Amino acid sequence: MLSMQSISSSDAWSSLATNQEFWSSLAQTLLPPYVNTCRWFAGKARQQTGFSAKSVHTLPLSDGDRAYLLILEALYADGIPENYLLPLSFVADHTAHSLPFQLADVPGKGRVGEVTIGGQTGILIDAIYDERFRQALFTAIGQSQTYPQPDGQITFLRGKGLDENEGQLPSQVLPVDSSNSAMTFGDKYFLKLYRKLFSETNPEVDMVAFLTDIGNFDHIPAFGGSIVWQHDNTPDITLGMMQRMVQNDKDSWAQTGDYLNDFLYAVPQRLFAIREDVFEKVELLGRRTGEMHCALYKPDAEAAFAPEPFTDEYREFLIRRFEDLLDRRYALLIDNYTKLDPQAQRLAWVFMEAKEIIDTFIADFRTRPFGSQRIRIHGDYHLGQVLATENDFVLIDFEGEPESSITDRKIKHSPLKDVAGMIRSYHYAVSAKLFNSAETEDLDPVHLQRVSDRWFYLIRDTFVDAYLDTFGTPHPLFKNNNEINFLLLIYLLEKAVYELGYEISYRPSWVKIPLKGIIDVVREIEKIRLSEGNLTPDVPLLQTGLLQDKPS
Ligand SMILES: Nc1ncnc2c1ncn2[C@@H]1O[C@H](COP(=O)(O)OP(=O)(O)O)[C@@H](O)[C@H]1O
Ligand SMILES: O=P(O)(O)O[C@H]1O[C@H](CO)[C@@H](O[C@H]2O[C@H](CO)[C@@H](O)[C@H](O)[C@H]2O)[C@H](O)[C@H]1O
Repeated sequence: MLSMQSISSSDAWSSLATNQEFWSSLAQTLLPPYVNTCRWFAGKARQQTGFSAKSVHTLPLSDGDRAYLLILEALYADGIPENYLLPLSFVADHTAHSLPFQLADVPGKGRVGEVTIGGQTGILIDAIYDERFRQALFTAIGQSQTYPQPDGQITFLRGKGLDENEGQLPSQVLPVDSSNSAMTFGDKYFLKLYRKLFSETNPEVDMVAFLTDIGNFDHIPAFGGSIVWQHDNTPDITLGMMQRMVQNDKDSWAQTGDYLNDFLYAVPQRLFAIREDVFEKVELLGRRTGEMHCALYKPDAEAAFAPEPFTDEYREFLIRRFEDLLDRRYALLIDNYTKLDPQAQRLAWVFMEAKEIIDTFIADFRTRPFGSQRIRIHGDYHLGQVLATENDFVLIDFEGEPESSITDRKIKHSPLKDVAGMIRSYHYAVSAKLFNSAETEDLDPVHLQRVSDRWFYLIRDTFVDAYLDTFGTPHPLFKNNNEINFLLLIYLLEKAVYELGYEISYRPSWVKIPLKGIIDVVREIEKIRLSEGNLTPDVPLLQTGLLQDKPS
């Protein structure tokens, strides 16, 4: 929605770069209401105390005009400020007709506000909707351009995935609303502009470059180039990354949903059928996942990627983070308890009653010996991060865990954390399908749960077996089966507890899915305690009885 406020400057658009007054007035008037409507702005729920223009970079356009890359700082009552990238173009009313795009095609979410600049009225738009800006990015990457700026330089790096002598290609903005902005060039290249900026290289660029150049891993889109803000004595800040575009029908979440449709239709007839080609696909994804981790396991790699043991420091990091996550989730669950349906409420009770079992399990991680190694991993691995091509898979989105700081996203973990991410995703897929479909609504929930569990365990085991088979045994990443089982449980639990927050915030009717995942893991933890003779009397057993009776 266009803001009703309007600002003006007597300077021409071309000489605004250093006009502090203009940028700070923009940051205080038009931008606060505008960014609060943007999907990519993550600070909506926080108490905002103001915005300021931290930096303004100039990008020349081919027709002599220019766009500005504004780095906007968002300030909050608590917590550290955040920086966002907002590229801006000015479309003067009298020149709008001569531009290579139609102003009418710029969606409401791309219209920042009306301005009068250098005596000309017009509109400020998010430059991603300006074809000239997109072409400027693409050309600059192709030519490995560097544009000096008052505070450093904007550098475009060309990657191996960009064809030699690539000409101009028609571009468009992808309509998906996400935390970044994506544009495509002639169905050949996919360029992602990062919105929330971190004070160092985005892990996605590091990961893609390592997997391509050192790991020789083919199942990611080839690296086409990146856009970086370099300034003295500070780490480079990544503004964007380009990769080859992958021709795909759908992602693996949608593909798995299709397979589950066949399965779902059979359930009411009391048939249990999983097609052989479904197992083949799951096996293939297990293998590709294993190959990705093999490519990331390079004992001679530079420090940022070299494998590391389970140090005390890592254990403390994981425990601290997990405990903090649990505290936040328990609080969120209590605040939202009355909004949950009765089944979710019962599951929530069991989870809350399991606090001591979970605490003891996490504490055990502090002292348990581990011989397995840690490496850089994908970090946010689920079925939606895998594009399904005709006969294979391509893995995308290596930005890491959405809720973590940039430093934490670069921490090395056991690769079983990614495996746990995918296992959770299969659990989501079958749960979402079987429990939310008209075909199954009249079926006995106990029977449905049994069928769902059976599908999940078969698929999970197929995935994990194919994954582990990719590594020869013994392999330094996996000391033995006990460690594999323990680590999988800790990462599965952490992921499901994380998901609980996501579902409460975005899909309350799905809260049951991670809660069920948490309880399943706690059951497994009890089995380990039993088998290791660790059932200490002061830690109660899992209160599954609560699942039958409504708590009073
Ligand atoms: N190289 C690519 N080729 C084709 N489509 C892609 C490519 N990379 C991403 N996509 C599509 O764009 C969507 C968003 O990409 P992703 O990297 O997940 O961005 P975000 O971090 O903003 O979620 C993906 O779900 C996928 O559909
Ligand atoms: O946007 P991201 O991909 O970084 O991740 C967030 O959104 C995901 C949903 O799109 C969410 O994933 C959860 O739901 C998926 C099904 O929609 C499921 O496959 C995943 O296993 C489950 O974690 C993710 O948690 C959230 O961070």
